[in-house]
Amino acid sequence: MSVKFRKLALIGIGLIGSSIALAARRQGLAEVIAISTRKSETLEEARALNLGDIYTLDAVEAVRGADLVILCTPVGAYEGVIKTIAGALEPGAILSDVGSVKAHVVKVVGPHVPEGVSFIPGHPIAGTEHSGPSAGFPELFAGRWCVLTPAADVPAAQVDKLVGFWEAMGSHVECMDAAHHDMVLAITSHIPHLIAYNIVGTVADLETATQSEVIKFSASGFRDFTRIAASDPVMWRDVFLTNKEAVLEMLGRFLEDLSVLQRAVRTGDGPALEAMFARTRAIRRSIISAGQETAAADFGRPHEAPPAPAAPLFVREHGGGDDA
Ligand SMILES: NC(=O)c1ccc[n+]([C@@H]2O[C@H](COP(=O)([O-])OP(=O)(O)OC[C@H]3O[C@@H](n4cnc5c(N)ncnc54)[C@H](O)[C@@H]3O)[C@@H](O)[C@H]2O)c1
Ligand SMILES: O=C(O)C(=O)C[C@]1(C(=O)O)C=C[C@@H](O)C=C1
Repeated sequence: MSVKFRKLALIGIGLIGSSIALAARRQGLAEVIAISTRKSETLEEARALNLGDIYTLDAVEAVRGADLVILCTPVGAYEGVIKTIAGALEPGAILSDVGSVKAHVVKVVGPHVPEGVSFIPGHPIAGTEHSGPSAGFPELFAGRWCVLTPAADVPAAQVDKLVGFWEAMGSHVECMDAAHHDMVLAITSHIPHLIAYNIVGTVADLETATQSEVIKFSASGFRDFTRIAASDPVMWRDVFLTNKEAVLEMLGRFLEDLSVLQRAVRTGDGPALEAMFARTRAIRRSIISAGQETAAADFGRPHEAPPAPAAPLFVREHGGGDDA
């Protein structure tokens, strides 16, 4: 199905808003792209990057005449934004969002959506640890899932149109219930972020000598946590404030499982540890087969062989063996 909107309004123009602007323009999905944000510096950055056609600090001006409006701010800003723009939304328009939580969005935005406007919350499961307008790139959504959580009374043709929009940007789309979304994302995205923030925070609290050694030797498991823990603080504050129940439910299960591992380590239960690690390795492999990750080691770094060290790193006192 070919999709083209007359006017696409993006409220908030960080990583996700700018990626939508770039992908929608590349695929010719909107005649006009209007961009609105809160701060003039961000708006000027978006203008310098040529992300849209209309730039305004007035969200009402951005949404006037728009047949697709997408909220791309941190979730905590939604209530204020919808109260501001509700009166300017056009009958027949689709109102959507990209927030990482969904039940809260339905709760705070839903009641303000005027009659005749189709409210279809959305969440592209695609992102990076970077934020701001210059962080966006048009391929961000390619091959990634986008979840939509339309209410039952939204016209099917409007849902199909929004599905077509995301598919044209390269996403696979699945519709589900908002509460179910929040439970699934709590364990696949929110808890992993909480764990990363926690482990990096623990390192930051270590006494100085140990902390500097962790940084020095960080080309280890720790490094992969630091990428996630560098994610936007405001966005993630809002995720944990607005998906509290699902996060606490999944955190409870996580802590129970962690105690099982703690016990296995304490009692030296090798078979239990090995069985667990074999199961998780298989999960990683199934994510790679599903095309949601590559098998390349050291993600984000060159994969050529490292240069040979000028001198042997370890000098063995006694030769022999094949483990040098
Ligand atoms: N970063 C990710 O990996 C990711 C992935 C999927 C979905 N999301 C969701 O997308 C949304 C945006 O995230 P992002 O990564 O693009 O964040 P970002 O920080 O890069 O951008 C947010 C933008 O919103 C603007 N903004 C903040 N408050 C505003 C307000 N009251 N009015 C107008 N503009 C305002 C900011 O100035 C900024 O331009 C969030 O709701 C987040 O949950 C993020
Ligand atoms: O890869 C990353 O940097 C992300 O954290 C992206 C990620 C995720 O957890 O998968 C983060 C938040 C979202 O709402 C969707 C995607």
